[in-house]
Amino acid sequence: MADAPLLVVHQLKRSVGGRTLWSNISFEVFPGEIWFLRGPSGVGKTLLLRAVACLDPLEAGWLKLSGQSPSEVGIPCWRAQVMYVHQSRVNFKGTPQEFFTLAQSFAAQKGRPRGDLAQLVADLGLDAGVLQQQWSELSGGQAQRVALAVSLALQPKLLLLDEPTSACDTEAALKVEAVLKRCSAAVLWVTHDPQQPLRVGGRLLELPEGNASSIHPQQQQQQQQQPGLSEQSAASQADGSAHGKDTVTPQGSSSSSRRVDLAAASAAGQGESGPTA
Ligand SMILES: Nc1ncnc2c1ncn2[C@@H]1O[C@H](COP(=O)(O)OP(=O)(O)OP(=O)(O)O)[C@@H](O)[C@H]1O
Repeated sequence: MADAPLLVVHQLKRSVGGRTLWSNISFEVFPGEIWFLRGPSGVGKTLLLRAVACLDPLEAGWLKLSGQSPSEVGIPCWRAQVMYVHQSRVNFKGTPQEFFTLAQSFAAQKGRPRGDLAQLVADLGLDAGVLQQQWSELSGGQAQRVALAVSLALQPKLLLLDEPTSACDTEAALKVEAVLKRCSAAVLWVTHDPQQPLRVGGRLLELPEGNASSIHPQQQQQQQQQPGLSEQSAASQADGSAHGKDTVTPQGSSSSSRRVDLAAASAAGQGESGPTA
């Protein structure tokens, strides 16, 4: 039996200062999938992550996690399962270890599974000592990876990552990518690096400049009827060579097109390479 979607995003809308940033945003994320969220600076990627994390109220549309709305799940439990990792440094007076201990004490975290924080820190290329340093003393790249390690150790079902490698050097970024590739959570990942989706594999959600209501379900259906087209479009977008509504592939709800290995597709010089998970 095909998996049910983990997250359903239905016709979300967001305006700021009377200007609609995006509307009619609909897509589904299945367990374990990686989605890259791309678009020009200021288009509203962070605000979309915040909406999915239930950090901002929804202007229109609805969300469901494993078939339940935020009010059914309860906002603290939603946020325990749908974890947003900020672009900016964690604002916490204390060490990452203290932060992790505090987070585990929250009622919504009780009884939930835990990952091995020390191992995650090592896998991300950091010394174990960073867990005992003050957040404020960590470098930007260290702070970014430690925040990711803590979030992964809390084992959310969905990770919302806002440019998680923006402060990392190439070596550190590759380590982050490797860890995220094998994590069990689904990931919605904002990136400005056109090569990152090609290296990691996954699906693309492109927010075009202006009003992202140009994401039409009908176009997505047409793309899915032509094997390889949506994947090819995604690969060319990831390469920075195509833009615009014709190449948007946000609604990958059919199981056959769910997980696309963009790296393999690119290497093979063709669109479809089959599922990787
Ligand atoms: N709390 C807020 N109140 C009013 N406007 C906001 C608020 N937060 C963001 N904005 C505006 O909404 C727009 C989208 O912001 P957002 O941070 O989501 O963009 P982004 O696509 O993530 O950009 P970047 O790639 O530069 O991080 C911007 O014009 C920003 O100035």
